[in-house]
Amino acid sequence: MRIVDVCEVTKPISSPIRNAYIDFSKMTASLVAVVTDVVKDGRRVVGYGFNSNGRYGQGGLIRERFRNRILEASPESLLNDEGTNLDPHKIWATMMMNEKPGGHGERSVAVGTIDMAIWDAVAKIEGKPLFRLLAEMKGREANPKVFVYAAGGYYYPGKDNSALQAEMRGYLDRGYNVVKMKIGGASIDEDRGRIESVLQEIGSEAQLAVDANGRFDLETGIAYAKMLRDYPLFWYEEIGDPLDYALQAAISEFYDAPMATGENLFSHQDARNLLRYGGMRADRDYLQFDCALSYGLVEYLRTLDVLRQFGWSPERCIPHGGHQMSLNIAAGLGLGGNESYPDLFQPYGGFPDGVKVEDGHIVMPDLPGIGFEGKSDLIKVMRELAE
Ligand SMILES: O=C([O-])CC(=O)C(=O)O
Ligand SMILES: [Mg+2]
Repeated sequence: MRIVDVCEVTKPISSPIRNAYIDFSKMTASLVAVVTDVVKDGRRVVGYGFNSNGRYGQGGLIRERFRNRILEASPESLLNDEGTNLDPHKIWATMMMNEKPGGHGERSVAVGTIDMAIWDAVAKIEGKPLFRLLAEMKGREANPKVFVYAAGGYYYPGKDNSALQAEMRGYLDRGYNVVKMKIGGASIDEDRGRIESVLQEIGSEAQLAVDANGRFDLETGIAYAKMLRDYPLFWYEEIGDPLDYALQAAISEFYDAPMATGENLFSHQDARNLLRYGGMRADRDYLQFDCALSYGLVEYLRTLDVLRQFGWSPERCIPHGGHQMSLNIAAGLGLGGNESYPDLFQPYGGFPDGVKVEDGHIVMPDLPGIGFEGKSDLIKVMRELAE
């Protein structure tokens, strides 16, 4: 059993939307295929992965370093002890050979993308859905029912509050009961108006989360905290610079309701620093580490160990990114849910065909691997890469 190739293509996922920090007009994503020599049910096993939105495609790093390290390693060194499957942990260690610690940059995105494809291949070789494999691995019961919320509410040229209301109404119509919108890309008064319009539209049918995308300095973060306290929000997300733990801790003195952050922390060491120094509250706050940006599931397992050590339940994790990989981790390892972008970043995000959101939850179908084969628009572009 061996990996015969690791293929990458960088694809556009551009759209005219804007958050408080970036626009997505030039956004790309890497799509990766890990091609094995295993044949299952008459078909070659190929694992697929991609990176989440917000960081760009990583074709350079993948082709120059990580692909070569996998292909140059002896095939046996990448297998589990029984030689019956690939070992994601050994492959991870091989990819990270000769990489210094710290300063994670975007190699964590490159590694996370390949790691997703490895886990997809591993679960396909086992002939099981990844979430069931993960639950077995950890001796737990899988729960295929996963909470999902609808992220959107971007700044968009020409979009007024009635268009924002219509967008949110669309999410409610599709079964969501938590929706998210951007803040920090307009004046505080304008953002207050946007929030009030959305709250008026969703009434008691749903809750609203707001996301500042790390835009605020301490003073602005506090000013917004005071404004947001007037409303019953689901969470106040990524207030300041992702690595400014002292700022995060200071805001908790002004904001009692839930906060969320972590999508731009890319390692278990950074996650640990957030828990050590960020003043995050294990009884109400949410952690959004996204394995597809942060060295993959091998690293995310370490992050979950850190959480446990600091007294945090995996239920406090609702990852960023809206991909099926995190849905599998949620169903298999008991996370609190997953993000979803109903109208954005297609065909990568979303659910297998036929999966519907009901009362803010989906039920994972039993598809081998991550389940990409169940999403026809996605598997089509994946197969163009390697099959
Ligand atoms: O706009 C983005 O970069 C995505 C984001 O923060 C989120 O989904 O929470
Ligand atoms: Mg965010």
